[in-house]
Amino acid sequence: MSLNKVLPPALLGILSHLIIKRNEPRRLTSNLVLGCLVLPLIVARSTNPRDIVFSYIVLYATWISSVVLYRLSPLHPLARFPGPVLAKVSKLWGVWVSSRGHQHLVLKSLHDKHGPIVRIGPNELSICDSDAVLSVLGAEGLPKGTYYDARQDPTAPRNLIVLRGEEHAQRRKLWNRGMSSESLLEYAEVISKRALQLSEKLEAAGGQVDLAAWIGYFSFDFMGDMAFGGGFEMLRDNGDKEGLWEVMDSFTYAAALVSHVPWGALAIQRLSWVAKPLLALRKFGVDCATKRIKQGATKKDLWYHLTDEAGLEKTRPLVPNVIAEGALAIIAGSDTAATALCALMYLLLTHPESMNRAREEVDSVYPPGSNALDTRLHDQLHFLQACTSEALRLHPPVPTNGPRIVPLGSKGKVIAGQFIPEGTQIYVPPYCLHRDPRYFSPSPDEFIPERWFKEGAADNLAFIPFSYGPANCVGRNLARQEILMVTSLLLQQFDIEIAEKEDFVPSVFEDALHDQFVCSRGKLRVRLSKRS
Ligand code: HEM
Repeated sequence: MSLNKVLPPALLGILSHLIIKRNEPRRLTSNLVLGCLVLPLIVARSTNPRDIVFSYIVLYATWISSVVLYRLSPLHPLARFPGPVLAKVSKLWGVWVSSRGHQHLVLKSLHDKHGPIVRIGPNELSICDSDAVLSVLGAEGLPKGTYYDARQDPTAPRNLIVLRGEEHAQRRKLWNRGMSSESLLEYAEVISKRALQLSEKLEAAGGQVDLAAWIGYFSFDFMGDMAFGGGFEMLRDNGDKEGLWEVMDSFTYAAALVSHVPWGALAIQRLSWVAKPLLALRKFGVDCATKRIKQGATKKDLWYHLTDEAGLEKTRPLVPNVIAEGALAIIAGSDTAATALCALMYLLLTHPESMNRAREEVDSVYPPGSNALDTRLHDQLHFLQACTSEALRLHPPVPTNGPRIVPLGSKGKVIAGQFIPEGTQIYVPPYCLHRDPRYFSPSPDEFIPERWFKEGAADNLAFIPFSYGPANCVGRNLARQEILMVTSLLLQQFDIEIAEKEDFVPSVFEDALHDQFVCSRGKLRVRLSKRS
């Protein structure tokens, strides 16, 4: 092949890279990508199919080589940060790691090896340093990264988790109202009803049960009640008869992969295994909302606040927006709380001394026959509160969280003592911070609830199971209330131990915690007997 056949597509390949540089396209339909599909045809200057194919091969080979060499070269603005070569080259590394469900463990081992700042994408860093909590997540921090765009259902209105700036602040006002201490009192009634149903069901199931599954049914039913005034009946049906759990799981798994490659999101969202759960989730939201609207306001649930039924805003929120928020509540509030509850039960069951102490405390605060769901006594559950924090520390239900971005045009920002150039996405992973000996000593990997009694422990900036700053978890107080209520009731009502102790391998429970942004769980088989 002559030079004049190689040179035009090769130059075009390099030019395409120079134009994109660090600005990855957000959509496959971007003009540039379309151009690259058509231009090789033009620069081939031939109608011979072989020449045309050759032109395509040369263009893409030079383009890809140019991208790879640049990303690995000292010229790249993140060149000085260590990290796996494949991660520096392509975001497909992130997709691969997420597909295995162990992103949090991979990041932890990278931080153990390389220190507090690791390059985990061509333009991405993971920063395990409490300084980043303030400067990335805090009030003066950074906006959410492009990762979040791919989590958005393209045909539905945007919900709180993907909104930014003023729009986020406005929507958050409604959520804050729905999570005020006055509202939490109302929700305690709803939690009580479902927690008692859980206890009855566990008693009826008797003997050995998969506690993780039952806790899952409880938390989905409760969030359905909260968001739409009812919807799920998994406890009643002894399982997920409508397959909604599977829908939710497929959705979170697909979203966890797609979020790494927003440019592929639109195409991937059209794949049937991604589109089906999205459609099913949307249909579920619309059905529940329609029912809730017909039913009217019977109680002040989350829907009441999100639709501003009290009429406190100048303009009422639109119903489609509220449906999107309701679906978010189910996704953000059910799996997270279920994982936290399961992790707490698992840690108590595998640490008999702590279990005994927690039970003694519950017995003294809620003696037999008294109401273990009375939230006014939560202040007295010092040890159980410490166990809850310790469970959230060791197994944060959102172990990696989504990245923030140093905005383009901002000229960069100093974070954890390092200059980070604009356009860089930054993760501040809770799982890594929570197990860092600089912040949790001694024995950061051990379950030691007593560490929370040390002076200042509650103010530890490195403890971020609910994230931090203006986009932190709006449901954190509700989650803690839910965890304390359910655990108090279970400990008051049942003797619980691990089933088939001799075959029990603790790592199986921990390995089954898959990081799909929110953690999915495996089984937790226990033997239950009603306390006399
Ligand atoms: C133990 C249970 C929970 C944990 C560990 C947890 C954790 C988190 C985390 C880490 C975030 C930040 C996500 C991000 O930065 O992208 C978040 C956001 C959020 N959580 Fe939770 N969450 C829990 C329970 C709940 C509950 C019960 C609700 C109630 C509906 C809820 C609703 C939300 C919402 C709406 C957001 C978005 C907040 C915003 O962007 O302003 N969460 N949660």
